[in-house]
Amino acid sequence: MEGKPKITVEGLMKAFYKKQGSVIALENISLTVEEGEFVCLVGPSGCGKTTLLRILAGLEQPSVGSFTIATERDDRPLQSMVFQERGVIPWLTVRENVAFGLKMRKLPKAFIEERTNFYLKKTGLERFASLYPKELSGGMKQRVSIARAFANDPEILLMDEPFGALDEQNRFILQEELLSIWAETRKTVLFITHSIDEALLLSDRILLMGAQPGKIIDEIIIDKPRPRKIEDIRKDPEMAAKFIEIWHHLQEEVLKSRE
Ligand SMILES: Nc1ncnc2c1ncn2[C@@H]1O[C@H](COP(=O)(O)OP(=O)(O)OP(=O)(O)O)[C@@H](O)[C@H]1O
Repeated sequence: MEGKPKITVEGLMKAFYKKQGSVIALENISLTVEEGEFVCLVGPSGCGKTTLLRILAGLEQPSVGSFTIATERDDRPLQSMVFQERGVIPWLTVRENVAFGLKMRKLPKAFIEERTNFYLKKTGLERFASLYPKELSGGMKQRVSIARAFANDPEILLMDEPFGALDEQNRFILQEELLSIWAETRKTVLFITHSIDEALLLSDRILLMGAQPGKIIDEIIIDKPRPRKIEDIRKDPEMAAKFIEIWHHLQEEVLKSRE
């Protein structure tokens, strides 16, 4: 590794205790994400991806182990999270949603307006700024979540299948939009996806997780130059080979988890 470590996870284990017994969701996870790196987590359903993200977001406590997020500035939030759904506040307009985090931090009005306008424009939401979430399509709602997350200017971004509920065309469009915003900000991103294509398009590095209890069992470096387009990924023989490699891994892990 060459860059500065931004997220460092050491020996993380997470157990959930239920009436029927305990579930080990994560087992001895250690990883580093470098400053400005885009890392995707790919693994079979139930392998603990969301649990790992929730721990990094401070929403869940690890049972064993620790993590650090290197901070650059004290006035920044540590992390912003983007979910598949429920990411927007229904009673706020698009503009108010994007400005929400900045307002909570009581930043100067002019600054909030400038940042909000900037990200409304970047995500193509300017025309819809005064609408409420119920008036938006699924793709537009996800744009609002992404605009809000970037406007917050957090140390790191945690994304949990943000495009999981979208149709394929919308997915491709939003993936490329996300890459374009990311290229300008170079935020450190940890992104969960079930889509191998999505991971190949977005990542600098893909971490493959094994079936329950979740652990990281391999990493795949994607050193294709940026900016990337889905067409480039689809027609590149090297990417096709990586697709198959990841697919075989997932197949194996899903079979294991069913045994
Ligand atoms: N709050 C909780 N209480 C009890 N068990 C939980 C809790 N959250 C997660 N688990 C269990 O931990 C394991 C990992 O769940 P998690 O949601 O992190 O997996 P995942 O890889 O994100 O799954 P998916 O890809 O299906 O979203 C599962 O067995 C799940 O049932």
